[in-house]
Amino acid sequence: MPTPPIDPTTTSAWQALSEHESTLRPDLRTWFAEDPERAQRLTLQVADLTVDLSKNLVTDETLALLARLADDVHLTDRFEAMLRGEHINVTEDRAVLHTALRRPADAEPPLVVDGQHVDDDVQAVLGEVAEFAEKVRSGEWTGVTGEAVRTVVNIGIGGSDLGPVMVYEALEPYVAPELEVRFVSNIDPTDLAQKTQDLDPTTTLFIVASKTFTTLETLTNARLARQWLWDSLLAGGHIADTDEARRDAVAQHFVAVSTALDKVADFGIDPANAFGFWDWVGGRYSVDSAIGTSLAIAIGPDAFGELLDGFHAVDEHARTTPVARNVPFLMGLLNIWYVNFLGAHTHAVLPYAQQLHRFPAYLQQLTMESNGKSVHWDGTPVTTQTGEVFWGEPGTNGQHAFYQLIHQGTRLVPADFIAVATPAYPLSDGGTDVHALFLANFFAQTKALAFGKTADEVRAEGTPEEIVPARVFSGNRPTTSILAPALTPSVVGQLIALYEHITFTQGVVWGIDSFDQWGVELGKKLAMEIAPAVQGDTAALAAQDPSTRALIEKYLELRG
Ligand SMILES: O=P(O)(O)OC[C@H]1O[C@](O)(CO)[C@@H](O)[C@@H]1O
Repeated sequence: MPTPPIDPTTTSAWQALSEHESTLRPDLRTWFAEDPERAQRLTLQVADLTVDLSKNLVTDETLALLARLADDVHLTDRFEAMLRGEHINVTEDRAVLHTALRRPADAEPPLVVDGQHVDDDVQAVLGEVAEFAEKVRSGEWTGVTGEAVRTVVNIGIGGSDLGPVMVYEALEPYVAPELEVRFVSNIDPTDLAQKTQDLDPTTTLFIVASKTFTTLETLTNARLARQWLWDSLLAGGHIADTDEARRDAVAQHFVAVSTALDKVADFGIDPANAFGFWDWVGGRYSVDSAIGTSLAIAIGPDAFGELLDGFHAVDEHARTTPVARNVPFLMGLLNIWYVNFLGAHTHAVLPYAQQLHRFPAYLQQLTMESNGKSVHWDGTPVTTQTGEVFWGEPGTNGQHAFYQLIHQGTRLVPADFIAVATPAYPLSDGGTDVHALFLANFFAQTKALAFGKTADEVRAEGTPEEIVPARVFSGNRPTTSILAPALTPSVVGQLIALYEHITFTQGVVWGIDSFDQWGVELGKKLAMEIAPAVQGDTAALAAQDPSTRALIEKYLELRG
């Protein structure tokens, strides 16, 4: 029987936080003025990440109460239960062991879960992925004409796409110059068509990445890619028009990553060219499993190992640091404060690093597929708001788009600002260090959000009285600043693990199962039921509700 969830609203800490909130008057100007140590005290270190929490709308008392809430819901016990491999994914009766994917090879004591020697299995697959990646990188792995691979196309969606593409973009300076990885995810045929239209089939390797190997989008794209490969190899005269030649082409140009190796074989990919993982790795937690094979090829197995080490450093911090100094736990608890006590509906993540431009999209799946739930893990309804909407764009682009609302809108939008000190491309504009100019914006934005600008300050600039209100900045808009030395593989791993554990913390407080995703099922099922109607089956069309039927009819009319 799973441990029953604790309704957080019934804890004494929750009551105390409610009372505290009703009397708290956030005032960052005064708090900083009266407490010269605030910035230093509330700036914490996790691995290479310096995390400044001081511009959040909290006092020491708020943080102490949030830590008490963590105690009341047994946050650290549950984290340890996850690391041990207890079945904390209750609705799927599964362990949740993404942290095992980055344990060092010599970790002690060995992790054995449900009879499985987890460390041995993880290391075995890592070894296979590394060996394969080296073969591709060295040119030992060739296509049907004996040419080395130049382009890897990862076909996957959700966790089998977002993590790899995000990390690939983040670590672009580490990618071997002679290699390129492209990512096909959408079942919109445009995606595959655009990503293959200029490719040479003789130097292209497809990786079909799917945990379940049943996902409609991925399997459809994999079949389209296989057809493209056959057609273009035939058109170029590279293979004979025989089944055997087609089979050989697939063997040399397709590999797979999946937990379902039997289904990989059914597709026609040799299981010898498939890399496995396990049902205790959630899709959105899988970039550090064999799902990262495209990355291991692109950046090399050593850099991939550094990425894993970065994850592990944050796992260790989370495991060993008391809640009061535990960065992911505190950031998760701050999110609880904003969502459940201050009424925030969304959370912005704003990387001041162009290479992290896919990080917000990656976090959307991680956070929202994990914590967008309305029932506790035992099926009882939640009694609080859960899962806020995560969103964002890199700075400074966002500054010229939506920051207006964050600065002066009526909604509270807590925001995480992420920057790195050393740019990959240190350019200078007539003697001005452009990255320094870029980061001046990073520092300025959090300052403006925290301290604002009063009416008197606006007037002192000679502003006509009637425009003064429009030019006032209230301040007290909460931000967390995260600063890393550089965007190394380790730092990227650290950032991902940080947000994994923030997400975990929120899920534990809310008493929900952050590791299932039943909410994606209904739409998938209906799409399969509706597909015949969209292809002209009149009975299927007649079975639809009036709105859906009319829309399909309009679509059919437009398609002509
Ligand atoms: O890796 P798979 O099994 O193809 O699934 C892809 C994605 O689909 C989902 O199941 C949601 O539909 C995600 O959780 C997952 O990351």
